[in-house]
Amino acid sequence: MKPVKRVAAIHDLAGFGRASLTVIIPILSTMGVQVCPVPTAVLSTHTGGFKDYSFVDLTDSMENYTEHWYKLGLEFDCIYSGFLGSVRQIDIVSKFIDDFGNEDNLTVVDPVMGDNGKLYSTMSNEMIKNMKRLIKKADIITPNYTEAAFLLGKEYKTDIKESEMKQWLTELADMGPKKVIITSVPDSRNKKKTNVIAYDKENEKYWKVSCLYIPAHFPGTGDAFTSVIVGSLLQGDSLPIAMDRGVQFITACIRASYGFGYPEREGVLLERVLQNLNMPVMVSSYEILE
Ligand SMILES: Nc1ncnc2c1ncn2[C@@H]1O[C@H](COP(=O)(O)OP(=O)(O)O)[C@@H](O)[C@H]1O
Ligand SMILES: Cc1ncc(COP(=O)(O)O)c(C=O)c1O
Repeated sequence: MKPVKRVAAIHDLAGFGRASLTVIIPILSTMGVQVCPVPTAVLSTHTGGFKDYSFVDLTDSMENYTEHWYKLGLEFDCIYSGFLGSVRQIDIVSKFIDDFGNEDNLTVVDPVMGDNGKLYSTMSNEMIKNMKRLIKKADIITPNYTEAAFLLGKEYKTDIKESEMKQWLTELADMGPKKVIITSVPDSRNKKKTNVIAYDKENEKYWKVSCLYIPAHFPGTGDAFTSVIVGSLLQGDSLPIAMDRGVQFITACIRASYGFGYPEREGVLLERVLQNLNMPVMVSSYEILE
């Protein structure tokens, strides 16, 4: 038995604003998981709400960096990738999965590409095409609703039936991953709610966790959510319990910040709620999608 599980986290480092690695490392460390970052870029801040940030692309250093790990014979319980800035970075992650992925570890790809029906400015059709190639190699993917629509080439609409969402989940799983989790799915019956839905191909089960939508957009919540999913699954939780923990934790993070009127671009007040991750799950609210 290993004393702690180990994750290779392939993400950018943004110095200010609580996103990507500055969120992923504290969450997974608090959950008792060792994080080994593969930095894809270094920014002075994240890009959501700050102007004139500095940006250093680290693509050129990623191959030597990961080759050293390969020579050291390092092993990981999970490979977890997020925002990728170019087709070449997608290729590097793909090779990393070939080199370090195996039957026993978990590969989680968060196909960060857009939000609210739109692609981020750095994304293109070429990137979508290559992201589709990358998700083939993943065990689990965690697109938001916008990213799921782009991966499937479907229309983004705010009114979508549950039966249609199940179809989306199945089609995404047909593209390769064993488990598909879609975040920020609008609730057609209750506009005040937001849903996370998932499909577990091996058990042929569909799950849903709902929560109240808090009218604020804090960057970094997607990274925080997927980190809790990764930590929870590595601790041995089931998929719906991991989803429950992710949703409950993000809600606590947003409520902690929202109550202070905290500036959204600075991210959620993670430091005030991190310890929640060590509390047992008292109430679980997941539902089975029939
Ligand atoms: N304003 C919000 N109110 C309630 N829950 C939220 C809010 N923002 C994010 N979440 C929770 O965090 C999850 C992941 O956030 P999301 O915004 O979908 O990530 P991404 O950054 O990948 O788009 C959502 O499915 C939801 O459960
Ligand atoms: C460079 C960078 N990485 C990560 C993130 C976090 O993205 P998310 O809100 O999807 O967690 C952002 C958000 O603005 C970003 O600019």
